[in-house]
Amino acid sequence: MLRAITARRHAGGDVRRFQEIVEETFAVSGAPSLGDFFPALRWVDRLRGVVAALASLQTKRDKFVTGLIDEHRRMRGTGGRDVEKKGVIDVLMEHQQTDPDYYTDTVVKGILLVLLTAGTDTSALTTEWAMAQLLTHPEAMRKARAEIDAIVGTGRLVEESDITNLPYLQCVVKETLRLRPVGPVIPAHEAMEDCTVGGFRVRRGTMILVNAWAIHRDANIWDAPEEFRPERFMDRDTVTAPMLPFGLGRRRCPGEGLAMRLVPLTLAALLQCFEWDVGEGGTVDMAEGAGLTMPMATPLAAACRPREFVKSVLSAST
Ligand code: HEM
Repeated sequence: MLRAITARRHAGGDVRRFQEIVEETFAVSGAPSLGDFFPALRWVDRLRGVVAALASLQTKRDKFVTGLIDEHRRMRGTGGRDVEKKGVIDVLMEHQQTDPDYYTDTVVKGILLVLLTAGTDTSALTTEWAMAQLLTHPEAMRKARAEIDAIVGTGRLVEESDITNLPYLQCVVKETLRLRPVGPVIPAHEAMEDCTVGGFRVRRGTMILVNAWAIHRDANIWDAPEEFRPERFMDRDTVTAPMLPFGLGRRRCPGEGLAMRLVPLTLAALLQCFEWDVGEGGTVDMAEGAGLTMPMATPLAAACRPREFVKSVLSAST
């Protein structure tokens, strides 16, 4: 994501700082806040340090994106940029020149922060869950790799343009999103008017929380809902059941298209290049952890070994 935003590679300090900020964002903003449910108790949140933690986090986030914008301006000023390669920041800065009243630095920083926060942890956790599902379902792992080997081969590395030709791999990602939606409860929405949902009267202004996790495992809708069966998505016409790992409606995730390229591509590269096994313990703990996004309770640990062809492909490309 950082590279998509700035159109350059980042290493070391930048990446570590950014990772820390994302982790802190989910820890702090995922912490229960009494004031959200009982506004009269907002003072309790202040006493518990929730408000101070959010303020300190915001200072760090602001400093980080201000640094990205300053660096961008500095490199542009010194001609140190490849003008052919555009990142999100370039596009936003162009907008700033044509419409400076709207695209102020504050708006640009807000857009960058929401992309960085909403786009990274979600995609990384989905990839981790997909690997865990494959490690615990070796037949599915074998099929996904066989598909990559048949379509891409071993003479080059898998590319983004290959993803549309890898239907089974896409089904693996969809089935992972069904069983392990990293936003198990869709962020709160508010009813704009009085309405009736499933026989329940919902008053205007009511906070609505949708449990996507439960809908994805509803035995009235899904055949064998607890089983990991990527094949269920192979025949698109038969899948009429509701899936909402990206939410629904006007506030649906705007990054879905990007995520559905990023996650399968990362997964494809991991499968194409390495042999995997679960390592010494021999088991994968599939328990779900708590948080604003749903992590594995025990982070995935697996052993990998490069496949024979990888060395020659990498040395040919350098
Ligand atoms: C597997 C990866 C992802 C999953 C599962 C996911 C899931 C979600 C969900 C459930 C929502 C809430 C939708 C709602 O309120 O109805 C959301 C919102 C959002 N997502 Fe994603 N997302 C993913 C990747 C991304 C990426 C890659 C980006 C951007 C680069 C992104 C940007 C956003 C933004 C900006 C929002 C807020 C939209 C709004 O409130 O209007 N997401 N996402």
